[in-house]
This record gives sequence, C-alpha cells and structure tokens, in this order.
Amino acid sequence: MSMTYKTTERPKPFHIFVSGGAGTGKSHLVRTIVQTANRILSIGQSAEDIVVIVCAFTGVASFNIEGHTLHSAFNLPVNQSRRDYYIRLSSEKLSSMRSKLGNLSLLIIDEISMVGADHLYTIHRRLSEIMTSDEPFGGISVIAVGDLSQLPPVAQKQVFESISEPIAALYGSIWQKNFQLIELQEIMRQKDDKQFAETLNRIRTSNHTDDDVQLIKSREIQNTSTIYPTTALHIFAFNKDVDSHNIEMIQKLKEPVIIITAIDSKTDEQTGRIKTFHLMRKRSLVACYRNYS
Ligand SMILES: Nc1ncnc2c1ncn2[C@@H]1O[C@H](COP(=O)(O)OP(=O)(O)OP(=O)(O)O)[C@@H](O)[C@H]1O
Repeated sequence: MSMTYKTTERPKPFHIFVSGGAGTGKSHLVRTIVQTANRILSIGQSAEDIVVIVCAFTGVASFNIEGHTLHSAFNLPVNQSRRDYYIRLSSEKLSSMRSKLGNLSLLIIDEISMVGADHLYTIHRRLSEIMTSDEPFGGISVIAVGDLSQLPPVAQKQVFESISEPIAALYGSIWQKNFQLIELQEIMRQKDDKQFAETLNRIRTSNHTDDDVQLIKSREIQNTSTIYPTTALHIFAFNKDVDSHNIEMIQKLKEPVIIITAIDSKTDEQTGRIKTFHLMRKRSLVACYRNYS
C-alpha cells in the first residue's frame, strides 16, 4: 500500500474506539499504528517533538505498551475521581506542557475500559488547555483501544456514562458524541492459544460452555501440591491477601531484610497516600503500582 501525505495539511481530528475480544490483535494493531503514525507525522518535525503519545491508565498497562501513564503524560491530579471540577495547570506547568506536547497530533489510550468518564473529560480539558482550543481533546486525534467488558474503572463511572461535573454534563458525553467504534472480530492467536482465546471470548459474553468450564478447571491446582508454581503471578481480590502473600514470599527468601522508608513530604490526598515503608529482601520481586513523581 502506498500513502502520500502533505505536511502542510493537518489531518482533520478523528476519534476512534478500537474494540475486540481476547487475541483479536488490538495490541498488534496499536504497535503498527504507532510506528506508521510516528513515521508519517514526524516529517518536518525535530527529533525531540512528540507527535504521537501512547498512554494507559495503570502503570502496568503503560509498561506493557512502552507508553506513559495518563497521569504522568498529562499531569493529572492523583485523586481526580474524588472531585467534580477541573483543576487548571499553573502557568509554569502549562508552559512546560506546551513545549513538551505542542506538536502532538495523535493520542493513543490503551486499556480504555479502566479510564473513567471523569478522567476522559479531564484529558479533554487538559489537551484543550495545552492546545488553546475548544475542539474535543484540543483538536488532537484520539484512538482508544480496549474491551469494555474487561476491567472497569476504580471508583468512577465507565467512560461512556455521564460525567460528575454538573454543567459540563449538560453538553452530553464526550465519548458518545465523538468516538466511532471499530470492532476487531477475528481471533489472531494460534493453536492452543486460540482455543484459550475462544474460551475467554465466550466467558466475556456469558456464553461459555461446559467444555470451557472443564478447560479452566483442568488448570486448577492447590497450593499444597508439590508442583504448585509459587513464583507464578498471583492475583487476589483484596489488598490484605496481597500483603500476606507478599510477606510470605519475602520470608521464604534467605537474604537479609531491607526496609526502605519512603518520605512523603506532603501527606495529603494529592500524594496518593504512598505507604511509608517497604519491607523486602535481596531478590524480592517488586511491582511499582503508584505514580512516584
Ligand atoms: N494481523 C495479524 N496478523 C498476524 N498475526 C497477528 C495479527 N494481529 C495479531 N496477531 C498475533 O495474534 C496474537 C494476539 O494479538 P494481540 O496480543 O495483539 O491481541 P489482543 O487483542 O491485544 O489480545 P488481548 O486482549 O488478549 O491482550 C499475537 O501473537 C499477535 O502477534
């Protein structure tokens, strides 16, 4: 396929929601779009200019796509979910964000199901502030990728619901008004992975069969088993179970204990209530799940 692009023409902003079940190639498509868009949109720009930015809500999701968290990319307040009004940037921060993102053309948001309606609205306001434009997202094109049947946002309404700011809510949902849906339907995973992806996609819509249940149950293992994979990723529903598992794993390591004390110089809700100390040993596995900035 050949493509011509005149740098003098700024493309009309578009807002697309790419959805699809497990294994339909969403991440693969994002990587391809990022590479192509960077190549095309960087024409005539200097090497430091950011023309495409890839973000996700959580640190883990942004790490997987080699992107940024939405909070760090757009200087969002830590606890936006507790507020129903927009907080403008200080003039110093605004000018620094303008020099960083002034040439931005495309924002890609992965794992969109975890982004709440208020967050999306805040990103729109932030981009409008940076770009000095009243257009949706300050005239920046947005590709949102993900599956709304996956993890919902924490303590916020879903992205397609109405926002908390009462006056702005009267204008309607920025998601409903602007985003056009494109759904990937073909599972691109191969062999065994494909069977697993098909099972996940049936569970996703509550259409799972007895065979699907058997497949999942066939992988069940008790933690008393001799072949129990102790170092595999564990997922728990409650933080207290996470903490007790982590302490148990740390205690099993025969290395000296290290206690790292975090100094939180501004203990208010803006700082996100960072834990004040961390217990670990050499060779402990560490996952960073807060924005330490
Ligand atoms: N167009 C394509 N041609 C060939 N292989 C593809 C294509 N798109 C994706 N794949 C392959 O299919 C597999 C699944 O793709 P990918 O991880 O992008 O799916 P996904 O929708 O992000 O899945 P999940 O929601 O489970 O994370 C990968 O191994 C990827 O390399």
